[in-house]
Amino acid sequence: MITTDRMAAVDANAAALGVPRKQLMESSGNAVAREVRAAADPGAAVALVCGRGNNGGDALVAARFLKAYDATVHLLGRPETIRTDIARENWAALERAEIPTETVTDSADLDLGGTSDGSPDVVVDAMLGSGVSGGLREPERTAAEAINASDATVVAVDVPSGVDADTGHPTGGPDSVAVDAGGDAVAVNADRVVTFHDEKPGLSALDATVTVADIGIPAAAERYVGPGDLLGLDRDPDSHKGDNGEVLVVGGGPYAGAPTLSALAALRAGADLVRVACPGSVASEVQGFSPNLIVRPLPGDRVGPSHAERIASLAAGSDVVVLGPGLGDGDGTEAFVREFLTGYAGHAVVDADALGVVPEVDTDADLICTPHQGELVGMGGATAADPDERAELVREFAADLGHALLVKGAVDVVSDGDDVRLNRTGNPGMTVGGTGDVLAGTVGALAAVTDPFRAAAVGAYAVGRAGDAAADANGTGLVATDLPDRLPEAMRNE
Ligand SMILES: NC(=O)C1=CN([C@@H]2O[C@H](COP(=O)(O)OP(=O)(O)OC[C@H]3O[C@@H](n4cnc5c(N)ncnc54)[C@H](O)[C@@H]3O)[C@@H](O)[C@H]2O)[C@H](O)CC1
Ligand SMILES: [K+]
Repeated sequence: MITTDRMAAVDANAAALGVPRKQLMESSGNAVAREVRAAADPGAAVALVCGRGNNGGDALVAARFLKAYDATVHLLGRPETIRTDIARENWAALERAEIPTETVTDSADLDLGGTSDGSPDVVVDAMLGSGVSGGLREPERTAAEAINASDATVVAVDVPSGVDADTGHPTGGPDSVAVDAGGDAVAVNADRVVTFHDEKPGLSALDATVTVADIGIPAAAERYVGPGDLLGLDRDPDSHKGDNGEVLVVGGGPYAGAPTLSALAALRAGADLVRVACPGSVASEVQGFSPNLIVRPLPGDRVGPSHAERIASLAAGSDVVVLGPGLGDGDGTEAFVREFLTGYAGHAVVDADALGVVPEVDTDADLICTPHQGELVGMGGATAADPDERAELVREFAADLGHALLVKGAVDVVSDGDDVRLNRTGNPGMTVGGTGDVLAGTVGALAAVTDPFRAAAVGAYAVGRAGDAAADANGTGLVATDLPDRLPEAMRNE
């Protein structure tokens, strides 16, 4: 089962793996033609009704695979307005090949052709797929009514046009009825749906036979975090200060650099406001690193249980707490972490010396734990040499803990106890001190704007990519301070 958003991510990841969308479209079109063959014998009249996006493009490809049929392509709109290069290229290929095409500029003129009673044997609905938004507009709306009125077997490409693949409801439910002055939502009523790669949540609710076609998306496009996972994290242009994340880093004492690296990474990963709660003994040192940081000094030279209340109140004003960088393993550290987490019910990234407390603490918080393999074992988890076996062990341990895990390694493993994702960005130069602090801060910033699993997966990917860029510049001489400034580039979804 795959949602529309996840499908878009996987599709982009496939392209990054060297399987471009045009190649996938060729497979999709082939699968559509196969579905038509299953619905009608050679010689049957087939009307392919195509929109101007890639859903239409799939049917433009299918037309080339239907030589044994009396097939006609109906393009809704002028060819110059086809929206994607790959669909346009497939349209041009049809024209040059002299495959019958027709452009429909007014859908009232749509003539599906076919037998004497006015219906073809098969209509392929390739008007709109996953790119639909809102209720059907013209010319698709009238065309959908014409398709529904015909006696043909209707084969929908990917999803019946006007149906939300995630819910099975017509697009433009309550929200867009207001926009759509035409009134009730209209959607194609399909007999068969040929959908791609995986089942979609909304299709099982339909009264249609659903076929899932493998279009050649490699399993790695789902298994490994890729540039597609960065999609949809863009800022709302109307957002205000704080809307894009307020992060509280709690750490420092024996170290001043670690909490600073986390905080700077959180800022570069997109957080609006980053506060650092650290012992007064290192507060001015932390502040001295950057005027972008808001430092909240705590009395003394170590974070301890006496600070739990103050930190709880700072945490209440933040979206995410990053707990651990540079805290050290002094006497009071564990007691503080235990006391804080017991009373906390928000989101937190837990790293370094704070990790040991997680398995035994009773908390309502949603945690993302970022251990390396040694720390994982210290927490009671297990590891293995084989990556698949390791991934399953991490998943089981995350399920036991009830928290998300990001287990660092040459290949990082991320799990929320349910899904597992692997990350293979990064390089051996990143074993240098401080990169873990950068990762914790990055994941913290992301956890303010997306779910814990995705925050961990994208954080690992982005920091690894920043590390790869730093290694290009500095080789194995890279240092952790090379990473934060490279995060914005690493988080571009290309
Ligand atoms: N890996 C894959 O997922 C692949 C999918 N393929 C097919 O591509 C479509 C999605 O294509 P896309 O171009 O993103 O969108 P659509 O064709 O669904 O829509 C395009 C276009 O339509 C306009 N539009 C949006 N909403 C409405 C509306 N309510 N009324 C009228 N017009 C509307 C808008 O301008 C959009 O840009 C997917 O379903 C698959 O069929 C490829 O085969 C590659 C692999
Ligand atoms: K469709």
